[in-house]
Amino acid sequence: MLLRLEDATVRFDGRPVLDRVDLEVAEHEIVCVLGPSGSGKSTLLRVVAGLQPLDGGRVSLDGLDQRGVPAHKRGVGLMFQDHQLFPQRDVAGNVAFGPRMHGAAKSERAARVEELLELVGLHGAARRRVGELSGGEQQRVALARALAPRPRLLMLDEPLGQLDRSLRERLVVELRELFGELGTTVLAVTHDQGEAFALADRVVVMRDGRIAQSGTPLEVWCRPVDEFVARFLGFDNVVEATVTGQAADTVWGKVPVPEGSPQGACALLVRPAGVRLVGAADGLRCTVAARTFRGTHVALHLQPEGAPRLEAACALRDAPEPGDEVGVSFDGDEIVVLGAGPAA
Ligand SMILES: Nc1ncnc2c1ncn2[C@@H]1O[C@H](COP(=O)(O)OP(=O)(O)OP(=O)(O)O)[C@@H](O)[C@H]1O
Repeated sequence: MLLRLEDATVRFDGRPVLDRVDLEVAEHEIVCVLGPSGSGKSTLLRVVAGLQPLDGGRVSLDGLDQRGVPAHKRGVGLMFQDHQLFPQRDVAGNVAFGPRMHGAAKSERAARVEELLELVGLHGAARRRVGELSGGEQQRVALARALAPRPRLLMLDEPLGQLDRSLRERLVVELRELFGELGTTVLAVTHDQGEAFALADRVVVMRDGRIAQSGTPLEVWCRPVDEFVARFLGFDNVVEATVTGQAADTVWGKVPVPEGSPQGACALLVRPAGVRLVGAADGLRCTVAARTFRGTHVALHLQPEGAPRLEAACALRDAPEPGDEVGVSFDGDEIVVLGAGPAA
């Protein structure tokens, strides 16, 4: 295991900001830590980087306890949200910073800079001033600079935070490819779930200094463990339910649940894709309250009588108009019985 946190704890004014966190990152793995503001993501990175001492527990790299090892001796690279490039230096001067600090010879540095600029798609930009570059180009320079000393672990803090959406979506694909080719081990934190799910082999969702869930993007997306994770991922159709056999009683009526679901009182997630429109006379009767275009589908907000709203995902062509009366039935494959953890 390249990185291991055991029982890692940090307190500020007595309050745990990292609360007995256990986390492992294998070599070549890309792990993205997600969570709301203040959940402890940056503190986690700072602890691994050696910029924040632990109040309890330990951090090991390659099996070696890092207690007392200063940041610059840990062999980890850090890239922050705001790039922190040196504005007075050109691109090459920025990228060569790490290798120079490590005592690399001038010719070696020049070769490394060229290689890295090629890698991040900035071939020929060595002499440009960083202040003249676009946000996306600066991002690439920051990445090249972080990769230059060949860190065994690369840590990214909100790596694409300030870029616009389309650039972010493109860069995230490029980054994943690049890390795959280089075999880079990555620990990234972001509050943007789209970014995390696109980049990661594994996502870790944090809540109040603890790990709420860890798993592959598919696992976490398909089976959020509790209401907090489900809501954090943007699912709003969460209700209290009582499961008996393969059905749950809810404010929306009886809802089918997957075979083998835990029985009794729980929170239930109904994915928007599991809310099926049927004739107004069949199923749960709802009024279409709002309709939002989402590119691949239309999100419908449905208002049943005397119960909370439901979100449904509907094919573009079939979407009813606001004010229409529709009936709703539920698809058990899109329903998840959540753990009984308290809601956010
Ligand atoms: N040096 C410090 N002194 C006191 N409190 C701190 C310090 N650094 C962080 N905190 C507090 O610790 C908590 C976690 O902060 P952290 O920056 O790790 O969260 P985060 O998940 O990265 O948040 P964001 O997404 O907003 O960056 C916050 O409540 C923050 O105010």
